[in-house]
Amino acid sequence: MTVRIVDVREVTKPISSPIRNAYIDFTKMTSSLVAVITNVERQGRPVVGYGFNSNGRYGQGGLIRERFRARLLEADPASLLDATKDNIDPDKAWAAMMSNEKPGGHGERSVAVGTLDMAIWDAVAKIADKPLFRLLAERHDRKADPRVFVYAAGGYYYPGKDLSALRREMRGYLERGYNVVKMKIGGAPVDEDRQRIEAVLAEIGPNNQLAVDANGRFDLETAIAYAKMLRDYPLFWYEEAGDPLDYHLQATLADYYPGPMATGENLFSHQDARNLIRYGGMRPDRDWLQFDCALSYGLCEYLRTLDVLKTYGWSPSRCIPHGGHQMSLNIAAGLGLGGNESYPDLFQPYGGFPDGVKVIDGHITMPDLPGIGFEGKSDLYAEMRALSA
Ligand SMILES: O=C([O-])CC(=O)C(=O)O
Ligand SMILES: [Mg+2]
Repeated sequence: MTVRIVDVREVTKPISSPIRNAYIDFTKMTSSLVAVITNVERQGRPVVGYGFNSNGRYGQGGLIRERFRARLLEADPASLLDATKDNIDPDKAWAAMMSNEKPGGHGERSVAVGTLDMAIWDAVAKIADKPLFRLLAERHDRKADPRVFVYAAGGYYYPGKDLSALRREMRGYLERGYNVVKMKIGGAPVDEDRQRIEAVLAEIGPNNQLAVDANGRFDLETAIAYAKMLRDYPLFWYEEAGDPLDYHLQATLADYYPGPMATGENLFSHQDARNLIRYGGMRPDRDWLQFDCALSYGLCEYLRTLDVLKTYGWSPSRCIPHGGHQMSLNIAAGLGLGGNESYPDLFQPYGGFPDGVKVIDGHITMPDLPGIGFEGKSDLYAEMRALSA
């Protein structure tokens, strides 16, 4: 029996909430949930891989149905197998999806492919009967480290949210075991943002840290004005000051901001990542890279991005992906990334950890569940099962 993909399903789900960053609000945000159903059985049931597209881009049902699903299902199943012939080769599935796609101008097809790639890797690790992070570590000759740094992202603008609500939110993250928290900036005048930052720093005290995220809102002049304000504080990082493709802005900002900076969540290919490294003035001794595989052609492409980083002398430990999903937790534990984002109160049930996993001293420990581990998160798995039933 040749291992094969027998169906690919997609449903677009709301992940909306009344929050706002400096660039968008999330009142209409959606995400694609996909199921890749195989003919392999484990414990008497077909192996199904699941994926979803993180947050910040919308559901990709049109692209998935019109192009990528068809290419996976129309490919000769034997052409998608790895050397053992017992499992699917994610790189071959990736190449099949990307046939007849021209290079460059990545648009949102990277999101559609990233979502399916997540589901394919989930299926591949389940067929191998291993947690994805262990499979990745084995394939890359590394020792898996199931203990992963996570930070709590939030601090959004929200109608009627005052400083005491912001402080309560951040206190709540510390009480749940986080020691780094993140808040939005750039959605209010700089003096108001300074007050918000000071309020949060007073709340979290000197033993915890704060990162700030401008979501690409600033032109160079504003980014510099903020840098001069922010450098008064011991921040964990200053994130996405300017447009994600404005490498000149990012490089110039380093002259004004000696502390750590972070960016990359809106770069969707290894070529874009390479341009950031070549031209964005990012400093491998202190800055952070946030490429999110779910938005950027998946893990097959992320592995190419990690190769680019290596070529330029960057360690994978400088990567802390955007998106707060279990896929990036697996990559972190398997391939030695610096950690992962987490949104304790947002984008549920998609983000987060398997049930019972606790944050302790800003770290979680990955349980040994086959695949990405979605089956361990009951609210998420209920949505997934409904799609594959
Ligand atoms: O507000 C968003 O779009 C999410 C974001 O930037 C982040 O988590 O870093
Ligand atoms: Mg961000």
